[in-house]
Parts: sequence; structure tokens; C-alpha cells
Amino acid sequence: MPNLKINPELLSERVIVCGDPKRAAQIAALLDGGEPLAENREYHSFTGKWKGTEVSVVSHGVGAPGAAVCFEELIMGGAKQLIRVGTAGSYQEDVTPGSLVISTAAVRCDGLTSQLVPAGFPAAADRQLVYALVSSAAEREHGLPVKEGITLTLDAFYSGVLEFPHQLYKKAGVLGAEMENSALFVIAALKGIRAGAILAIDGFADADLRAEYNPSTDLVAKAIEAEALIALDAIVLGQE
Ligand SMILES: O=P(O)(O)O[C@H]1O[C@H](CO)[C@@H](O)[C@H]1O
Ligand SMILES: O=c1cc[nH]c(=O)[nH]1
Repeated sequence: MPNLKINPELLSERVIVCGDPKRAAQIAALLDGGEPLAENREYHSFTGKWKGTEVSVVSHGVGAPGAAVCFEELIMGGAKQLIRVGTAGSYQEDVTPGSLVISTAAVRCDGLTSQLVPAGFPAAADRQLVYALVSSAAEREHGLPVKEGITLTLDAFYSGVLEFPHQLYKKAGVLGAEMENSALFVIAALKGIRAGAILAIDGFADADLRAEYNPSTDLVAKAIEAEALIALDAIVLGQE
């Protein structure tokens, strides 16, 4: 794989993906016999077993274009199921920091997917993986609130002089915003593989609700730990 530098023979068909290379290492540490596969740019890869099933873990960095390179190369290498274990900013008062969101679909406010498919093409998660994530979340005793619904993917983490219509999406019931799900769902649909995503809420993306942004709290760390375990259970369930 030109950018990931993984030997495809060592890659599992089931892959957990996440933005942060440190999070990938943290998830890989949960696996039985978890071992590094490769490390190039923002792409840090590991493989091992979860409950007897082979699972790989790969970081994709921040933003849809770089993440798309990761998703495409994983699929070229034989990946058939991808679950993103990410973070997101909430749009809704009742989706509080430290809670979990399972994305059923992503609003395509990114630039990357507009270069792949026409405007009306949906970015939808695989229903079997959504079901696997929802049931795995219900079975684990993590004590965190979990919601499923539509999320939004955008490119700009910090604003410029233009107003992004956060308020409209909030009114439309979108649960939160992050930066890679639309690329994941569209690429998975184009290549005929399954993809899903679970997100730990690390603050509010909406200007009305946003206090000072600090994703490095114990609350967020606990949610990330829980979503990693849920995603590992789900990726094993998703194959059945
Ligand atoms: O926590 P990860 O998986 O990186 O996801 C979110 O965090 C990053 C921004 O801080 C973006 O990549 C966004 O999608
Ligand atoms: O893209 C992101 C990710 C986490 N939190 C946010 O507010 N935005």
C-alpha cells in the first residue's frame, strides 16, 4: 500500500479506523497479540485478535482527504468492514460531552466526496454495522448515554470569515459534527464494503453551546475507552 505501507497479507478484513495514531495504539493494546504492522505519515497500523477474530486497527489522521487515502488503500488491501472510532462536537443540548453517538448517515459538508459522487448521493452507514454497534453498546455496562442518528462531516475545524450554517443542521436534528464519516460511508458504498462509525462527544460544535474546547478530559477519555470496546464487539458481531 503506497501510503499505509501495510503488507496486505497481514491485514484483517475487519478494521477499526480512528483519527489519532495514539488512539490506534491504545485500541491495539486491547487486542490479543496486538502487533504493529506499519507506520507512515499519520497512518499507524496494528493487527491482533479480539475474542478470537482477527482485527486490524489503523489511524487515518484529521480530515476527509487524508482519511480517504487510508480507506481506499485498506479496501485495495482486502478490508471488507471498517468501523470508525472517532470524536465529534455535539449540536444538541441533550447530547452531552462524554456521551456516545452511533452515526446512521453523514451530511456531506466535506469537499472530498463532491469530487467522487454527485451532490444527491447519500453518505449512509451500513445497517448491519449500525445494528451491531447499537446492540454492542446496549450489552456493555459503560453507563454512558448512547444515541444513534445523523451526523455531519465538514472540513473546517476552525472558522474563517464565512458563517457555517451550524444552526440549520442543529434545527434539522443532526446530532453532531466531525470530519471523516462522509468520506468513509461514500467510499465504502462505491467499493461495496461495509462501514460504520461511533463517536465520543468531546464538546459542543454549535457556537450557542460551545464553551472553551478541551477534548482532553477524563470524561472524554472514558467515552473513547467505551466506544473502542463497543466497536471491537461490533466488528466481530458484524461478520455473523
Ligand atoms: O477523533 P478523531 O477520530 O480524529 O475525529 C475528530 O477529531 C478530529 C478533530 O479534532 C477530526 O479528525 C474529527 O473527525
Ligand atoms: O471535528 C470535531 C471533532 C471533535 N469535536 C469537534 O467539535 N469537532
